[in-house]
Amino acid sequence: MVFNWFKRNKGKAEEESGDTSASVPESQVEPAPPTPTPQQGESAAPPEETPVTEAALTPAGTIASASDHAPVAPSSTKPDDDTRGARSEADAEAPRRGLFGRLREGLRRSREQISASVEQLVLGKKVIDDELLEDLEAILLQADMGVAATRDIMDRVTQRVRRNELKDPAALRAAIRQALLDILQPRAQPWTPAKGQTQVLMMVGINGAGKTTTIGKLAARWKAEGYSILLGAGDTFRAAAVEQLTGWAERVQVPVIAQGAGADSASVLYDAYAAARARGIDLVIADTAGRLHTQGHLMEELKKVKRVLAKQDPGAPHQIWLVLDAGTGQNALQQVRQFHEAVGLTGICITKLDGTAKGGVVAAVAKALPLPIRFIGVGEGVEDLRPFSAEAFVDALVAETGS
Ligand SMILES: Nc1nc2c(ncn2[C@@H]2O[C@H](COP(=O)(O)OP(=O)(O)OP(=O)(O)O)[C@@H](O)[C@H]2O)c(=O)[nH]1
Repeated sequence: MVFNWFKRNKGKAEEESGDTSASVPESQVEPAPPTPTPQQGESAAPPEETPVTEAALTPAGTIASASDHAPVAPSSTKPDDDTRGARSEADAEAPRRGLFGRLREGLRRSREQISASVEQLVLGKKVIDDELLEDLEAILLQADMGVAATRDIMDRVTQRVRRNELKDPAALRAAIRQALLDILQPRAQPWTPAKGQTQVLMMVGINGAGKTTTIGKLAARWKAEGYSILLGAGDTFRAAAVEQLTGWAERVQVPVIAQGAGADSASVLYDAYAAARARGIDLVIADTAGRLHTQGHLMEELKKVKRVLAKQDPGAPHQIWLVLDAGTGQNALQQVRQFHEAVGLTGICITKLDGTAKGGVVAAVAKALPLPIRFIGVGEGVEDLRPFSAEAFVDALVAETGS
């Protein structure tokens, strides 16, 4: 019967059920960020005491410093290597390849993992029997769909087999497609800024997940759609992170509020929000330092940023999105749960789907918690950050490999 694979591969099931010590994901990038000194974390001047001056908000495209702290990145500063996404040649190719083509290309490795295996599985088979279903289950788990999503898909497929709705193995692909769609559709909830309300979107996540890059891409998208945007350089641990964000601000031609590395993140973001409110800017996109979901003191710092922003408006930050690197596989589920518990997420962005065969993790995340999946990243170009569409995603993931 189905789910024998689970019994044989108990370790994997334990991994998802919360035992993170079970294995290390393929491309897990989780170096610990520098630990803040107590001074950095708590004893900086309270944000309220930091005056927000006109100088804090410079004309679009220049780099602002919100205080007397060492200013960073003059406007002539070239973006460092981390901003290579900002100047990716892939951008220029976007119109030629077409948006769906880019999504398909981005998901190529994951599609090959799933579709090629399913094709292989049904080749020459006449009936859908238990053995075939068990092999299908293994394919879904290997594509990093996780235990819950795999179980859900298998239940749906098995029921259809029992009802004689799937006459032959070739019909399996369509059945998987439909089951995946049923899981993902409720999570596809697009979000766009509201004009004239000065909202704050705070981005959180572990180191290197793609927060800063995603912020740059979102700023480009929403600026092009006519929203006024301000970036808040709240990742004050790494000087390079501030430069990376200011590089994006230059490119996208939006203002940025930044202080020197080591400044109090809450203070910088408080200033950014105050400046944006004073100017009637639609949206502040707030960068934060990468941190492991397991580092309690750094999670506390995120809560502090949230508290401090709420002093200006109890509704702020209005959105808190977790950025996940798809390559982290099932570890992403722990990140979702722990960041959500700490700060209350309102959305998820899944990046680097182009660099992994673990695209199935999107389904695993969708089953972990009922949180909206806002955007997915399938490459380094601005056009490669796409609002999450369940239909387009599933079509690109579960397709004939030759098509
Ligand atoms: N291929 C690919 N690369 C991406 C994607 N999104 C981000 N990246 C790259 O991932 C790397 C890390 O991204 P960052 O934006 O610096 O990550 P971060 O979360 O801000 O990192 P910290 O500041 O260390 O917390 C950069 O080289 C990005 O260009 C994506 O969707 N696809």
